[in-house]
Amino acid sequence: MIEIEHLTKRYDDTEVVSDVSLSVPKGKIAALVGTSGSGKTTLLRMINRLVEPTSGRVLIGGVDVSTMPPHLLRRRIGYAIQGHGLFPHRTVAQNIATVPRLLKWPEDQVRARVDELLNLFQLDPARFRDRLPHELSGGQQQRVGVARALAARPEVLLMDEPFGALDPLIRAKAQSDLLALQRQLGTTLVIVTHDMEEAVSLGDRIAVMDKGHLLQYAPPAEILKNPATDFVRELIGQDQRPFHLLSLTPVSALVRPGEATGPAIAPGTSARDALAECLWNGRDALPVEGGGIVTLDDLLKHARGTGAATR
Ligand SMILES: Nc1ncnc2c1ncn2[C@@H]1O[C@H](COP(=O)(O)OP(=O)(O)OP(=O)(O)O)[C@@H](O)[C@H]1O
Repeated sequence: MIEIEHLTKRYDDTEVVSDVSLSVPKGKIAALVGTSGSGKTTLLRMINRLVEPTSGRVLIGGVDVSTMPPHLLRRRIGYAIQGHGLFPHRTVAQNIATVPRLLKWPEDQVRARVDELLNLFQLDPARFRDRLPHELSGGQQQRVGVARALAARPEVLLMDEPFGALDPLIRAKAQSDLLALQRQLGTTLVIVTHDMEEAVSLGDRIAVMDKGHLLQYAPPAEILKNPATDFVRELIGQDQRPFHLLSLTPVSALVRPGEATGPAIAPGTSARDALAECLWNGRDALPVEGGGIVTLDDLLKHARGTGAATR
């Protein structure tokens, strides 16, 4: 669990983070969104003491991070940034092994962990282990950056626009891989993103920042349905609201008894994809694998925020 209490950062006369308090329960994901310069990165970097707060404090697992030596703290906290930040003269394997080696893991365990992570990120160890970062594509470098952050199985992972440079397809895949991994390991994750879609699909809660202030910190459905201020409403993008709401909900939450013709969809499909299928193929209802149907009517109601429960 991460508890941020009245955190403030001032540079000379300018307050770039102002009295921010929020907590992220163990195993949950907080997504930080806001305009450029709103203080997201500064807030993130105060968690692992890359930036020292002017006032306030951060607790991880109940321990005040200011009492922990920064280098030891950073071995416990994974950190992945846009543009990956890999060491250019070290191989992929050496990069990923950085923290496990600092923690003096036995060499055979380090090697096994590197291969495990490369496999997980769909980079064949035999082909990629000994390459230097410049011998990888941008997307591959970014995946290695995330693998490195995860190498020592940190309890907390901080990510600053980790998928910023990826194309939409690889990005969606990287996000779902990260989510699966995070759920499996129970990692507590704070991720800075400019992409509202990413915040909605990854965040258990979204923190909206503006000019150093935290304007709202709430589950995605709450932010979408009840934005706290006009700024939050604008940031979400009013026109995208129905689609974000649909993305949040699996078809399984909207299933009702009934019969429909045509190919069935999986219950885990998002309501957004189900609506796209209805619209594209002119269907009023879709059978759902395992029984029942989802109707166009229910999908439209849900898009207006009046349908069944959202995550
Ligand atoms: N070391 C520093 N000295 C002085 N000002 C700084 C320093 N680091 C950041 N700032 C200022 O603090 C403000 C917040 O910066 P920060 O990087 O946290 O914003 P951000 O929300 O992450 O922005 P972006 O989305 O563009 O990355 C900016 O106005 C920035 O210029």
